[in-house]
Amino acid sequence: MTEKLIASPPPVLKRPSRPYREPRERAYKVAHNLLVSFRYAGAGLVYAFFTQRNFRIHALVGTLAMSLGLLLEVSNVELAVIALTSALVMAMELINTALEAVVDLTVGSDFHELAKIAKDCAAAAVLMLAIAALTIAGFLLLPPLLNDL
Ligand SMILES: Nc1ncnc2c1ncn2[C@@H]1O[C@H](COP(=O)(O)OP(=O)(O)OP(=O)(O)O)[C@@H](O)[C@H]1O
Repeated sequence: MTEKLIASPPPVLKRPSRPYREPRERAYKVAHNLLVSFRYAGAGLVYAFFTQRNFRIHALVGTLAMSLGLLLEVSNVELAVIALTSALVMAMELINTALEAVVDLTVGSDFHELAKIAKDCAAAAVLMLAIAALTIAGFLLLPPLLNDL
């Protein structure tokens, strides 16, 4: 009876001293160094290139815009802007691909209104950036191109 009245000490919670250094327990695999991280990023690029038609189109359009810029001898800053906008479109397509994979992983082949919203919005984000990139490329490349004709 008396034993029951004695309050037991609160459990001591062990906190990791550097939680940001702890391995992510739920991950199947974690990249342990920079080289391995690059290898996984490369695998993502290869996957997107060979499976996503839109990614290939973005890569082709970006390459064409850069080549045209070099051919027309636009300034370095203008080339950098074209490179940046092209890379942004491709990066957004990669995020779109990642999101599609996560949605498919979650709902499988079932229809879900939220899955539709997620995929449609991610696709819209790519479209927005692609339109912006084309507009910027037009502003930078059309004047020297028309000048040369
Ligand atoms: N599980 C789902 N539930 C509801 N709607 C879906 C689902 N999966 C796909 N959809 C609809 O079908 C569309 C096409 O899906 P998909 O997975 O091919 O994406 P996508 O963005 O068109 O692909 P990509 O970028 O490769 O062209 C989505 O935008 C969404 O409207």
